[in-house]
Amino acid sequence: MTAEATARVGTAGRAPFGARLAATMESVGPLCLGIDPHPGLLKDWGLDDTAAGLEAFSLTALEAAAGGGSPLVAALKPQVALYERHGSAGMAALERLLAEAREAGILTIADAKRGDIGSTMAGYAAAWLADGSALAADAVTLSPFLGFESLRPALDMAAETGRGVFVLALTSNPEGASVQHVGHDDGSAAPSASPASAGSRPAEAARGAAGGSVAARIVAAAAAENALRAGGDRLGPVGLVVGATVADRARELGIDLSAVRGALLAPGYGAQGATAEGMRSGFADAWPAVLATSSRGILRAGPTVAGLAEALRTNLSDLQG
Ligand SMILES: O=C(O)c1cc(=O)[nH]c(=O)n1[C@@H]1O[C@H](COP(=O)(O)O)[C@@H](O)[C@H]1O
Repeated sequence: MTAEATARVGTAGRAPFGARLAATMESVGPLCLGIDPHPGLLKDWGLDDTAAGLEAFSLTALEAAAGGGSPLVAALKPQVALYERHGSAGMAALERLLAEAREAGILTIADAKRGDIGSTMAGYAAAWLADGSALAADAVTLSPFLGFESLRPALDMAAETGRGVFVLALTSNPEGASVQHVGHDDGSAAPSASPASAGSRPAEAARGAAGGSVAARIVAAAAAENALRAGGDRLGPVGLVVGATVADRARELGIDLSAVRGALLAPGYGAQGATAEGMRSGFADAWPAVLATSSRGILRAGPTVAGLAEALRTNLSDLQG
């Protein structure tokens, strides 16, 4: 962590999320384990699809990721939807996982994909990013499709509490393009990301040469936010979700992801077919900011901690190869 980042430790005793994540990715590597307690996986692990089953599943995955004190992942990403299925008891299992991960010193990204009008967004920000909330993670995934600026309460809360956000930009699913590519090549120019960054490299690079796709506008807005918030850190608090399966699409849309100054959470590695080699060539110059995340591809190696740890090591060396 840079000396400046350490100096900016807030009242919560936490350095900025980008600095914490960059330091962890440097020491551990670019792997995130998604904790997705699907009914089928629970069954394969010999667990019931109940809140107790979810908790056992989550804590086993955490134990493997913690590597007996030498973590095998830079972060854990629990999939909130799969806990929500069990109502308050399921959410209590998620709270337990978040608390135990905090105790083990492992970063957490709550994959909640929240997005709403600004005044309601403040509620989501308080739930996932405020000090003292039982659901507070180190970062949360957000959906910007009500307008990037509707995310403002979460952007501000994250910066205030040393936490982070990952904003969906180019998602790994094939349907994502029907919305995220709109505006590409239509001849219209994307707006400047913010008055403060108008004409700056991040805004221009993210806007790209070929016009303003929805994805390019989201990337530009994130870059502008990081330009204001990152200080001297390599990574600011606003990360983006860019599917590992679509890593090369950014370039096709004229987007320079290396100018974002935020981490790039890349789902799709493993079960959705993306490979480390494909990601390295697809992300190109932006590769050092990529946090590859895999859920089923690793979780299928359970239920033993040893089996999971072996799969984590294999994935890590694949990504570092
Ligand atoms: O935000 C995400 O993590 C996400 C975005 C995206 O574009 N695609 C995507 O698959 N995800 C999530 O990443 C995880 C992928 O799981 P696996 O395909 O099992 O590795 C799931 O929890 C998805 O909800």
